[in-house]
Amino acid sequence: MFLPRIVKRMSPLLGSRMSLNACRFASTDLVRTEVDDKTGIAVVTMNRKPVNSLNLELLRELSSALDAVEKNKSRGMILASSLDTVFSAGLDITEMYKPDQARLKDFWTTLQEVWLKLFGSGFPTAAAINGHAPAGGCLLAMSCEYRVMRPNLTIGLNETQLGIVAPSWFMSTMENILPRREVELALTLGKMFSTEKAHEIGLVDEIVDTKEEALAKCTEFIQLFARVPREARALTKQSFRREALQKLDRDQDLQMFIYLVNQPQVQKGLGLYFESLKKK
Ligand SMILES: CCCCCCCC/C=C\C=C\CC(=O)SCCNC(=O)CCNC(=O)[C@H](O)C(C)(C)COP(=O)(O)OP(=O)(O)OC[C@H]1O[C@@H](n2cnc3c(N)ncnc32)[C@H](O)[C@@H]1OP(=O)(O)O
Repeated sequence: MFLPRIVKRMSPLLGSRMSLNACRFASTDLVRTEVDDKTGIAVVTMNRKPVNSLNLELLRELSSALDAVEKNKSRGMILASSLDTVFSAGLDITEMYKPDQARLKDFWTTLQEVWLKLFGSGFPTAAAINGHAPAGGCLLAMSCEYRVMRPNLTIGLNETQLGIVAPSWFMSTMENILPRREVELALTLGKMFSTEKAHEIGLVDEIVDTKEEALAKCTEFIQLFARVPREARALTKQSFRREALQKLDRDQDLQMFIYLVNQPQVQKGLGLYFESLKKK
C-alpha cells in the first residue's frame, strides 16, 4: 500500500537551476514524486530497475502518485524515469506469462486505472522521455500532452511484432496525436520509431540532449498554462479526450484481455519473446 511521505527538502533533481527550491516529496521505492514549490509542478519519476517494466506494484504506485498530484493541486505533472537509457520497457511480461489469475486481473484493472487517470487528468502533463519507450512505455508517454525526448532512442507500439494486439484504447491514445493513416501503419507494422522519426511525424514534440533539458522543456510547456483558468483548461482537455475515455468498457476489456492472454498460442509467443529478451 502506497503511503505518501510528504516532507520538505532541497531538490537534488533538476540540477543547480532549481536546487534552491524547496520541494515536497511523496515517494516510495518505485515512484518518486517531487513538487517544486516555486513552479508548483510535480515530477513523477519511475524507478524500477532494470527497465521500469510495468508490474502490478509499479502500476499501483503510479496510480497513487497521480491521485497525490491531483489532491495537492499541482500546476502540472512531468513523468520521467530514473534510469539512464530506458523510460519504460512497457508491461512486465512476467505478469502475463504463466500468470496467477487473480493477480492478472488486478494487474490489468490497475493499468486501466493509470491510463484513465493520466490520459483523463485535468492538470497539464508532459513526458520527459529520457530512454526507450516501447509498448506500454509509449502508452504512458502518449497519454501526456507533450513529449520531449533524448536523441537515438526508440518509441512506439510494437505489439504486433510480439504477436499480440494492442488494446483499442492504446490505439485511441496514439490517434489523439497522429493522423489515422499514420496510426494504422504504425500499429500494423508494430513500428518502433527513432527519436528523430518520431519528432518528424509529431509523435514527439521536441528533442533535447539531456534529461535536465527535457525536464526544463516540459516545465516550459506546463507553464504555458499559467494564465489560463485551471477549470476551463481541465474541462476543455477532458471534453476533447472524452470520446476516447468513454470508449473503454472496463469490464469487457478486462474479460477480453484475460481470455486472450490465456490462449495457448499467446502464452507460447510471450514465453519465446521473454526468452529472446533474456538471451539478448
Ligand atoms: C490475438 C492475440 C491477442 C493477444 C492480446 C493480448 C493482450 C494485449 C496485451 C498486452 C499489451 C502489451 C503491451 C506491452 O507493453 S508488452 C511489453 C513490450 N515491451 C517490449 O517489447 C520491450 C522489451 N524490452 C526491450 O526492448 C529492451 O529491454 C529495452 C527496453 C529496449 C531496454 O534494453 P536494454 O537496456 O538493453 O535492457 P535488456 O533488454 O538487456 O533488459 C534488461 C532486463 O530486463 C528484462 N526486460 C526487458 N523488458 C522487459 C519487459 N517488458 N518485461 C519484463 N522483463 C523485461 C530483460 O529480460 C532483461 O532481464 P535479465 O537481466 O534477467 O536478462
